[in-house]
Amino acid sequence: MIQIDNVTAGYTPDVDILRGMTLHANAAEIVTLLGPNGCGKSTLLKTIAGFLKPRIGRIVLDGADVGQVPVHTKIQKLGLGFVPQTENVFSALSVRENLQVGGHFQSDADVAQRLDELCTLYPVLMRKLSAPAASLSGGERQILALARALMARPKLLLLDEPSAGLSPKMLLEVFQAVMDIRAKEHVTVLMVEQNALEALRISDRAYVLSMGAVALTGEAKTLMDDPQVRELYLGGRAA
Ligand SMILES: Nc1ncnc2c1ncn2[C@@H]1O[C@H](COP(=O)(O)OP(=O)(O)OP(=O)(O)O)[C@@H](O)[C@H]1O
Repeated sequence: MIQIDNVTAGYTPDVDILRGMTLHANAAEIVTLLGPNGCGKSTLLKTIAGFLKPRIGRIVLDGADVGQVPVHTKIQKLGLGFVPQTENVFSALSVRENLQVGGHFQSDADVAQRLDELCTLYPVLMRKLSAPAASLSGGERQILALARALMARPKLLLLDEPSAGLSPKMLLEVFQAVMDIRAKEHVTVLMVEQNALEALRISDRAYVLSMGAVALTGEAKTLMDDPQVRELYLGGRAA
């Protein structure tokens, strides 16, 4: 569904942050990206989204090389949804208005229908439709950010640390929201997470990144039992 093929990219011409990154996600898979701070996880999502362009290598989405396609085209025409780590909702706007912004490229009738669908899937949004996003809890805000990206009916959803700053209970709610949309609409999810154990529990596969490339990959269940992964990312905890 999405194939990252030997991609090198960075923010300035002289520094490569991604250095020959190769990975993929199949249709309707949940794939988690783990790795130490600064290894390039967010940079990879930004490159897939189109904020950065690969200097070398290819990004292939549904068979087409989209490495040089700008982010707005990917969102509007190619089925990409991106939820950045911060500033992912408009605090001063209501929940309804945030969702309408997410449906910017759609007709009014489509927006109304999609809003209904997402409020049915995520009832917390229905209850707070008129409330300003600023009044939401951290977990509700993350679900709104997710739903805003889902307004455009993406096929591929990029999530940058959806559980950042959340309590364990809210984290489970947000991960449940991710599982629900995969089950209902077969969305492919590529997710960066620091909460490795919880992320691996809902993932099919995972990649451990190191210095801009893949250091380790496998089925999520297998990685949970990998001594190196347990030591580095699961605090020595057993799955
Ligand atoms: N806008 C930017 N301009 C220049 N360098 C950047 C920029 N954003 C990130 N970097 C650098 O790119 C490298 C990788 O950063 P990135 O945010 O991708 O790491 P990460 O693996 O997501 O880290 P974390 O787990 O801490 O969020 C870091 O050295 C960082 O300083």
